[in-house]
Formats: sequence, C-alpha cells, structure tokens
Amino acid sequence: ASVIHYPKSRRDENAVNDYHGSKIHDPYVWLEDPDSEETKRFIEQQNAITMPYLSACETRENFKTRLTEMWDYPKYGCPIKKGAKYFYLHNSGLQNQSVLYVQDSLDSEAQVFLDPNKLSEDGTVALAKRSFSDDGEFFAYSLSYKGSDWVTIKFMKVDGQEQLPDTLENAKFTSMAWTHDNRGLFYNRYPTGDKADGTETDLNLNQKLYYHVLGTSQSDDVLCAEFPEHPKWSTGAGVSDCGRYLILTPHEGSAPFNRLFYCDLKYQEGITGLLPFVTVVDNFDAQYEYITNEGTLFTFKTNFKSPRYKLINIDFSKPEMENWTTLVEEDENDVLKWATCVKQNFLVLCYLHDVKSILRLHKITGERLMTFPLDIGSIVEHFGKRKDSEIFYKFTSFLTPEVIYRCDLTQEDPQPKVFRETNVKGFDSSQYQTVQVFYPSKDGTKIPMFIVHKKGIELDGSHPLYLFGYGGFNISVTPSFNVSRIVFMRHLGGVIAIPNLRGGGEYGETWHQAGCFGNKQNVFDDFQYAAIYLTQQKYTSPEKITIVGGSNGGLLVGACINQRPELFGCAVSHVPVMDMLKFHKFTIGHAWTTDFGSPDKEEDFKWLIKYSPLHNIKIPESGAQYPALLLLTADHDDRVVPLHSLKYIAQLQHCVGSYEKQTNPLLIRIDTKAGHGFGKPTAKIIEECSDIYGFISRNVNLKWQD
Ligand SMILES: O=C([C@@H]1CC(F)(F)CN1C(=O)CCN1C(=O)c2ccccc2C1=O)N1CCCC1
Repeated sequence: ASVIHYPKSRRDENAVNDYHGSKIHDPYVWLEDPDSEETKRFIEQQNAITMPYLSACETRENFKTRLTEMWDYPKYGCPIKKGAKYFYLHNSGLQNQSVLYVQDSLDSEAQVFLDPNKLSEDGTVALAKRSFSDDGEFFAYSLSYKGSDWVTIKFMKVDGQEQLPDTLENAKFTSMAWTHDNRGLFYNRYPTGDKADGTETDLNLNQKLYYHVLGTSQSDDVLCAEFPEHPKWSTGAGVSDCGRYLILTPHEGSAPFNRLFYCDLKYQEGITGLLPFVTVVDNFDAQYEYITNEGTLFTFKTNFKSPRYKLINIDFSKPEMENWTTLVEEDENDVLKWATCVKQNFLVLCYLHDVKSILRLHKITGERLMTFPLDIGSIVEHFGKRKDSEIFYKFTSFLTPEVIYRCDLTQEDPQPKVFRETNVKGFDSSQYQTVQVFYPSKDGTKIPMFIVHKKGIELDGSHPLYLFGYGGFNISVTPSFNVSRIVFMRHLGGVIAIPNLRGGGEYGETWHQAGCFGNKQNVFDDFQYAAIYLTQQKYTSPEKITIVGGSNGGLLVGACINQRPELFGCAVSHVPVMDMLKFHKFTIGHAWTTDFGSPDKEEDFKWLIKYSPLHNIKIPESGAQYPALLLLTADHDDRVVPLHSLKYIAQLQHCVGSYEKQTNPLLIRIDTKAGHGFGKPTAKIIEECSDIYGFISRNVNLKWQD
C-alpha cells in the first residue's frame, strides 16, 4: 500500500486539564471550534487525502452501480388511519426522501399529500415527525435540515392539503401533541444562542414545554412546563387517548427512566400559562410509558421492579404506589418492547425472544388470546389505535426486505394477512442463510450473534467478514434488511456477523446495565471475542475482518482498534464518540452520562480514562499495526459533534502515522450538509456506502465477482 503523508497539525502543548488530580493533555482542543479558519483548513487537508484515496478504490464504481440497481425497489410504511383517511410513506426506490400519500380507503387511488423532495434540490430536507389532530382535520409535521437534530414545525389543513402559515422554530427532541379541540399543539423547544443550525456545539439545556395555538405566531406560544432547577431534564408530553389528560414524562438522560406527572385539562379554561401538574412518580428509578386509559384508569409499560418490562394499571383517582396493579406480568425470558390498545378492548404486545420478535394479542383485561404467526425476524413498525379496529405491522429480516401485515380485529378469530410485500429484483434469498450462535465473551457470558452468508461456503478462514456492533443505550440490534450488505455477500464473497453486545436492550435492563458505567469494557470484550470466535470457527481470519459501528458503536470501534489492533484488518467508525472526558460538554452529550458515567465524578473518570479512544492511542506492540481505518463524520452532526472524530484522527496520525510498520491508511471523510444519519438522502447514502465498501475492498484485497 502506498505510504500516505498525513498533514501536520498544530499541537497545543499548553492545553492541559486537571481531572481529580490527573493532568490530561488536550493538544487538539483548538479543533473544538467548528468555525475557526484553522479547523476549516484541517478538514480541507484531511478530505484532500481521503477523497482521492476513496475514488481510487477499484471496486468502488462496480459497487455503486450494483448498489444503485439493487436499492431501486419500492419501500412502504405502515398505513395510518386518521379521520376517515389513510396515510402512508412510500419511496419509489431511489427518491432521496420518502413521500407521504393519502387515500380515502385502503384500495382507492392514492395522492401525494406531502413530498419533502420538493423542499430542496439535493434532498437534504427531511420529514422528521408527523402528528395529526385526533379527528384528522389538521396535520403537523417537523422538518430537519442537513441532518441536524433541530426541527421546524409546520402545519396543514388536511382537506384541500392547504399549507398553513404557522411555523415553529428552535424545536428539538420534541413532542407534538394536539389537544382534541384542535385549538393547538404541545411541543418542546430549547433556549438558543445566536446560531442553532446544527453546526454549533452549544449545550442543549432547559428544554421547555409550550402550547401553540393554531393561527397565532410562535411569539405568543404559551409556556406550560419548565424545570429551571433541573436544566438536564427533557419535558416531553403526550395527550391521552380520551383527550382529557396531558401526561408529562421528564427524562434526565438517555436511560429508560422517567418521572410521571399529569394535568387534567378538563378544568383548564384554555391553556394560558404554566399548567398545574399532579405528581404520580417523582424519581428516576424506572420508566413509565403511557399505553392507554379508560377514564382515570391508566395503563403504563414499565420496568419498575421488572427489567424485562410489564404492563401496570395506575388509577389516577388513587395514584399511590400501593394501589398500582399488574395487568400483564413481566415474562421470565422475553423483553416487552411495545404495547398498543386497539379496538377499545384489545392489547397488542410485541416481545423480543432471543433477539427475534414475537407478537401477541391480549384482552384489555390482561389475559393472552393468541400469538401471531411470524417468521424469524423483526417487527420494525406498527400502527393501530384504541379507536381503530385493525392493526398494521411491518416485518423485516436479514434476507426479507419488508412485509406489511394487516389484522382486522372485528373477526371472530383474527388472522393477519399480507397487506404489502416487497421484492428486490436480482436478489434470490434462497441462496443465503442466517444462523444464530451464542459465543462466550471474555468473562464467559454467552453472547447471541447472527451470521449471514451465501449457502455452501466452506469454513476455511478465507471469507471477508463484516462485523457490526453497537452495544449501548438499551438499543437492540435486531435482524434487518440492508442492501449494501447483500451486495457485499453477493459480489465480494462476504460474510455478515451481528453480535448482540451487552449495553443493548436485547435482554432488558439487566443486559443494558451490564454494558454501562464501570461495565463498559464488557461491550468491547464482547466485540473482540466475536472476532476471536469467528476466526476460531474458520469463518474468516483477522486480516479479513472489518469492524463497523456508528455513534456509540463508533466509540466501540475506536476503543477496539486501540486495545486489540491485531484482531482486525479494517475498521469503519461512523460519527463516533471519541473524547470520553468532554462528551458531556457539547449539545445533548450530557444525556449520555446515564450510560457512560460523568467525567466530573472521580470514580467514573477512572473508568473513562481507561478506554477513552482519544486518550488510549499508542504504537501497537509486537510489530502489529492499526487496521485500515476510515472515520466518517459531517458538518451538521449535532448529535455527536465532529470534533470527536477530528481530534481522534489528528492524534492517531500524529502518534502512529509515521510508524514504519503502519502501512494501513488512517483516514477521515468529512461530509457537508449531513449530520448524525437521520434523514440522509438516498444519493448521499449510496455515495457513502460506495466509498466505504471500496475502502474495505482495497484494504482486505477483495475482487469484484459479477
Ligand atoms: O444519540 C445518542 C443517544 C443514543 C440513544 F439513546 F439511542 C439516543 N441518544 C440520544 O442522545 C437521544 C437524544 N434525545 C434526547 O435526549 C431526547 C429527549 C426527548 C425526546 C427525544 C430525545 C432524543 O433524541 N448517542 C450518540 C452517541 C452516544 C449516545
């Protein structure tokens, strides 16, 4: 591989911070200013070596052509019923953004209702959240620009598809809940500095709940709730199915724990100021998620004394804990992922059983009626409301693009029927297989892992392997259909492996906590031992393994190439958290202390400094070298600000870039008009995937197979 001359960047040797008595250098602290000329020049210099390198990868163009062909299949969202109409998202195949359609009945002609592709030339304006008024008369929607978490809320009158003038700015991480009189909607906003476009790094604190009255200007919006003494709290709220109650569920971080307050709107003549809330739960010991209510009898999904979740009833007329009752007990193995009330007296419950979805029908009184027939895979979307008599749900798996089912609950014995099924031209799923194994991690814990590959391969250690991990924030990595991975298996002879690392939600809150705080190293061990297992089982060999992760999974990749560089040949880290001593100082990073701990606490600092990717870069021992590394970030990522990646690549190139045994490239790709990932237009996704798989092919020596 040609030796790359990395740009030389200034190191501020005076930048030293004291953490509980430890002096820690921070030589690239100047990269924390996204607007400085020096930072902009750094980015230009990095892209100037990366982009030509990526374009020179010979399989890149083959990959892009084939990926584009394969990507061009129709994608649908579940229909949702609002008023007398149905709405659904649809992408004809290569559209940058999906389009929202409306129809009068499930089999009548559909019309375009809202097409986000018309809102920008390059598809970088994305439709984020949608909220119809309870009777379907009005429609509120939020738009995200260039990948930022900031959204603008807009309104339409459904009949006639009339755009209304109301525009709400500076909303972020926001609810959108209409009052049932259609007078207006509750939403959340942050106080902002002079710039709030997604390129700023300012902390998001003091989120407030407002009420917007339709037809008025945002400056007249009513402040309904705020917690000035708890600046980290979010103030998300929802309106009950009956329309009478406002449920306020503040969170302090990203963990599944929230407080629970409510306001009986019936006794509010209009919403004119701070609302009076009744406290039901005033601690962060558990999560309480509103499911439905019948008068004052409320059903919540909770992990209170139930790490795999259960349904409880709380009667708001006597909300004390001793009056709470259990509606559906916690399952001894499976995790309750979501529940919804349909047709007044049914509950549909979705569980995760060894990382596969199970769907069940219960009576509103709790007893189980039936288990829906379902293949091995994931339920990724659903829609059904208390006042509807049908439910739609979308199934997907590694080898199944998507199937939408409809179940009509007016039938005696309700039978789900395929409502929509998608095929991908040129893809024959019978040529591939998925296996699930349980491999031992470093401490002997059995970790589930999906392995997907072409049937009939020989386990001779020769196959390039794509090892994807996340491992945090109670997120479960469940089977999903991914075209770029199909192309990798079909045309580059690849094997896909997806371990379900601790820190995720696969086995409930105990599994999540097993990957948090001082247990975070378990996540890295689980990932490293997946690579060891796959090598021992002769699926692959170290120089043919590419590890991939994004966001918290990008941290995983950064930590693993520092700790065990000899286990992998290539590494791709998307929008990673790399500076574990400063993550809480930017945008929403303070919300992650519920997984990582806080650098401001001495005990937490001791764990963080041990694995923080930025602070554990060193020349590998015994002649090993870092895997080929491609870091990816973007200028409007205000979830994980780009400075994490910039500081890491600067330090890595400085420490290792001129080490004579380091022949693998250490590169960063910084995109523009893009962010953490949400809402990324199809064109950008295809470009990025082509760059990534071209990079992998070049560094794992893959040849394109037609
Ligand atoms: O993005 C994240 C973590 C992982 C997550 F928990 F899934 C989500 N997340 C977040 O940071 C979520 C941010 N976020 C809120 O704090 C919030 C409050 C109320 C409504 C909506 C939101 C919301 O999206 N990270 C980036 C890297 C480390 C964690």
